[in-house]
Amino acid sequence: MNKKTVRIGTRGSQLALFQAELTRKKLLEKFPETDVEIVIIKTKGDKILDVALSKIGDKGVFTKEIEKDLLDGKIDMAVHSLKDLPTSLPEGLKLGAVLERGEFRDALVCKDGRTLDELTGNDIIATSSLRRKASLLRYNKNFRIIDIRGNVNTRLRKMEEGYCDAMIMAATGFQRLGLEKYITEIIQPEIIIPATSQGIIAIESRTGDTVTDELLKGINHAATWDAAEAERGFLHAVEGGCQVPVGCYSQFDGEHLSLTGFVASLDGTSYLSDTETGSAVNPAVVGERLAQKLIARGAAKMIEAIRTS
Ligand SMILES: NCc1[nH]cc(CCC(=O)O)c1CC(=O)O
Repeated sequence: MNKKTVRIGTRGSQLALFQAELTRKKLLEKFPETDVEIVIIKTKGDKILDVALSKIGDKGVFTKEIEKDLLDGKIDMAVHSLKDLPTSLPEGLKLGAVLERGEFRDALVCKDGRTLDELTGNDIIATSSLRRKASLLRYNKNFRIIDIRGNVNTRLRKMEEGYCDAMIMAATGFQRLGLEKYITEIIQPEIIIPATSQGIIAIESRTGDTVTDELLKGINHAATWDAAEAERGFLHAVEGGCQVPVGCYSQFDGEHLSLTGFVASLDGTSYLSDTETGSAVNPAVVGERLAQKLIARGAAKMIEAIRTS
């Protein structure tokens, strides 16, 4: 009997490859009879390295080319960081599974080991994320914040060369690459609320591909799936992408789900945050209710003001 070959599409960055390898390992543990191949695909986000993501301006800069190959049947599934995956997927594709969530919070990486409360207006902090920028300015309006792009190693090199004094990154990115020794501090959500779905590895698949569905059912992590539903429900309802400072994180205590999210102006001077709790039976509804709460308090107007500025 021929072994079935499953092809996983991924970007070629070190982090993306780690995530694809982890998915491959999970598949092989559950389905030792399959052959799992990793196919590297270049995306627009990998080609344009000198522009902040918020300025490239379209959703899915890290996903579009991979999704095309998935739709064309060149690959069977695509592995992404869920936070890079827009809440509306192209016709014919769906979120097939998620792996167990890693660390969801952001981390401060400071070249001389200082923590966030030890940094001052004389320090340059690098991040290209509008969410991190607005949250940092809310914390200390004197911070000097500059854009940075490139993979984790490129960014570390830039910092060592004097481009900045510190930077904010997803903690999980450092941990997955074995670089946690560079993390100075895990930043609490009271200071920076993480990106929707941060720390979650997602596997996208074709609707109607029942063979792949069977495989993905075997590796999906149920509690992480609920968190993703709640957080993406929120993001979808506030219609925020990476052009708006927005974020949220969920916590479960058995049957209850608590979701905290925010929307802010670019300079962090307007900042709306709230928490919604509800039954974990329908997580997306809790996300939508949190969005409605913030919209009632003026979030939609805030987003509109950013879009038209
Ligand atoms: N926007 C880029 C991106 N997409 C996913 C991660 C980290 C991994 C994750 O959050 O799952 C990162 C880097 C970062 O934000 O520091």
